[in-house]
Amino acid sequence: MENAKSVKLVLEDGTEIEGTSFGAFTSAAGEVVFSTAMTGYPENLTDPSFAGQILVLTYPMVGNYGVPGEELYESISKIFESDKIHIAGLVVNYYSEEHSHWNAAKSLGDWLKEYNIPGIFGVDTRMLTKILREKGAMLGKIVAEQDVELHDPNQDNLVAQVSPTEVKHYGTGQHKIVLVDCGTKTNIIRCFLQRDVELIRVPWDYDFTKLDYDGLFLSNGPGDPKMCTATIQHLQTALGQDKPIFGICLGSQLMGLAAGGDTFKLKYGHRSHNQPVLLTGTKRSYITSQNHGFAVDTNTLPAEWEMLFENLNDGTCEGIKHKTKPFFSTQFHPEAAGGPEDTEYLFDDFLKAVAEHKASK
Ligand SMILES: NC(=O)CC[C@H](N)C(=O)O
Repeated sequence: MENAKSVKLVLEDGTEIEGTSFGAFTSAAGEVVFSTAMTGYPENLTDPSFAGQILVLTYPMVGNYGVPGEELYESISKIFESDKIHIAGLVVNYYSEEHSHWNAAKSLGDWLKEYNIPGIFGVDTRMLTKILREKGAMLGKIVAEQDVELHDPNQDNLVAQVSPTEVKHYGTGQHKIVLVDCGTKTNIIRCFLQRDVELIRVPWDYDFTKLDYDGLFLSNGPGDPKMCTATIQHLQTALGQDKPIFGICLGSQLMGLAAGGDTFKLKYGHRSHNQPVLLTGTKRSYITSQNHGFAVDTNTLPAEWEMLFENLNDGTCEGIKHKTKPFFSTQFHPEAAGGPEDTEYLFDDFLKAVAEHKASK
C-alpha cells in the first residue's frame, strides 16, 4: 500500500499491537469491544449504541463492499442507522482497499475520514478477541502521532450526547406511539412506519407523560443505562398506568431499572448477528442480532415481572415482561439492521397490545 502509515492499538492491560492506518490518521480512546458479525459495518458504525467504543471486527476481510450512498425515506435515512458514524475507532484484520457492490458510493476508509474516525488494519482481530474474551472488555486507544489518555465512555452520559434535542413527528397511522430516543437506530423508526403508526420521537429526558399517546416505545442507546435518570423517572410514571410499553436493548435495561430491578456490566458483551435466545416457558428459540455490554439482573426483578427471553450462550436476560400489564422488552434487536429479521413480529405484538388496550377503553 502506498503511503502506508503505521499506528498502534494499545489496551489498558499493556497489550500493544502495531498496524496500518486507514480512515483518519488520528488518535482516539474508548472501550474496546468486539463484534463477530460477518457483515453490516455500515449499520454497526452508524448505530448510536456504539458511541465511545473502539470496535474490533472478527470477520477477516472488511471494506470489500464499500459504503452505500445516502437515501432518505420520510426524512430519515433509508440506509444508515443514524446520520453519522458513532464508533470511536475501528480495528480490522484485512482492509480491502478495493470495493465493489451495486450500491457502493465510497470506500470504508474515505467514509471514516469524513467523520475523522481512525481505523487500524493488519491486526489479528481473532487473537485480540480471545484476549478481550478472557480478560473482559477493556479500555484502549488507537495511537497515531499524538498519544491520548485512556478514557472510559461509560462514565459519560452518552445518551445525552446522541439523543435529539427536538420533538419530531412521522407517519399518519391510527396508533400514536411515543418513541423515547436515547440513540435510536433508524430501522426502529422504519419498522414502525411500515405499520399503522403515527410516531412522536422525543429526546431522552423529555417528559412524555404529559403527551397524549396510545403506546410508549423505549429505544436502544449507548453507555451505562443508569446514566438515564430522567428517562427512568418518567418511565416510572408510565409504569404506574397501563398503556402498552415496549423497549429494545437500552430500553429493556431502562424498563428493568424503572421497575425496581438492577443492571450489571457483562464481561465482554454480546455483539453479533447469531445470538440464540429462548422464549421463556417454551422450547422456541430465535437467532437474534445483538449489541450490548450491560444486562438486567433477573434476580433483582420485583415479583410482578419475569424474564421474557434468555440468552442460550450464557443464560443472561434477553428481555423482560410484566406478568399482568402490557409491558415487555427485548435486550436483542428485533429490528435487526444488520442481522436476522425473525423477531420483527414483536413490533406487531406491541401494536396488537396497543389496539387491544384502546379497544378496552
Ligand atoms: N444497543 C443498546 O441499546 C446497548 C445498550 C447499552 N448501552 C449496553 O451496552 O448494554
